[in-house]
Amino acid sequence: MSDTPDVLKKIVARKHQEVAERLERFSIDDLKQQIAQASPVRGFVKSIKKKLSNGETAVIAEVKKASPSKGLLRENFNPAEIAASYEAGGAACLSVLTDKDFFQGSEAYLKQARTACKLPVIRKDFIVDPYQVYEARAIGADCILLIVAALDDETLQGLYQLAGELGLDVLVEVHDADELERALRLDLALIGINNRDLRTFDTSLKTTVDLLEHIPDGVIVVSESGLHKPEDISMLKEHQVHTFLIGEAFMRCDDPGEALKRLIA
Ligand SMILES: O=P(O)(O)OC[C@@H](O)[C@@H](O)c1c[nH]c2ccccc12
Repeated sequence: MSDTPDVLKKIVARKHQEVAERLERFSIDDLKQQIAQASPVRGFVKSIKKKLSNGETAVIAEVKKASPSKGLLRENFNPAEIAASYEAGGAACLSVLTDKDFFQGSEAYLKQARTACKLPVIRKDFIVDPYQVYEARAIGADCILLIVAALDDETLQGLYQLAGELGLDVLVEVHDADELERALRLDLALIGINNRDLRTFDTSLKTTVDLLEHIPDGVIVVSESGLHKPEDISMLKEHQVHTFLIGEAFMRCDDPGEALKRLIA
């Protein structure tokens, strides 16, 4: 936590503020009432496992309008259309950015994307407080992201447990060996290795390769960020990684689902 990148510190501070604002308008009890009416979760991990057991590549395809490092990624941004295109292109799951201030995302985009297809969806945001876990389930997310670099051990564990109680799957994200060690104290199904260094915003696929040897069998590895070319995918497959989280490369194409098909062909 002490060497948390500055951007992440800034985002986390903003998230605590956002939660405080939201709590004033909508309580956790209100969220629980919404959850009682929410549609059943679609198994996120289950969908990935199904692809893998068929010997296929499992892609978590991201719906992302903009990013702090690259700015606007796409002019014609229609989450429902993009979701349908990803489903037709063979995605295992969707990832939808709901953070507004840094990624121009929204909860509405998640709802629109999920309604337009049958795929399970991860809420891509910076979750630092139980409120956001309830909120994720209430808006229809099937999985949440927990970023180890943004959380102390106790908070990480608490949020992980709450997600499980609400029926949500969790993608726990790490970027180095220390974070990985902390993540592995949880009984994980999925681990995300973010190839992007948040200090420089550079991506290196070596990040995934270097951490692989420390990951026990049975934990599904998701390589995240900076995947653009078929060679990126085939290199990681040689290392037995078959699950990928990809955003920018698809967002920059007119037909994101076709781009997905081409990348994993
Ligand atoms: O657009 P890319 O380089 O394909 O990356 C997708 C995804 O990995 C990236 O958006 C991401 C990974 N971890 C995050 C945490 C928060 C916000 C975004 C992210």
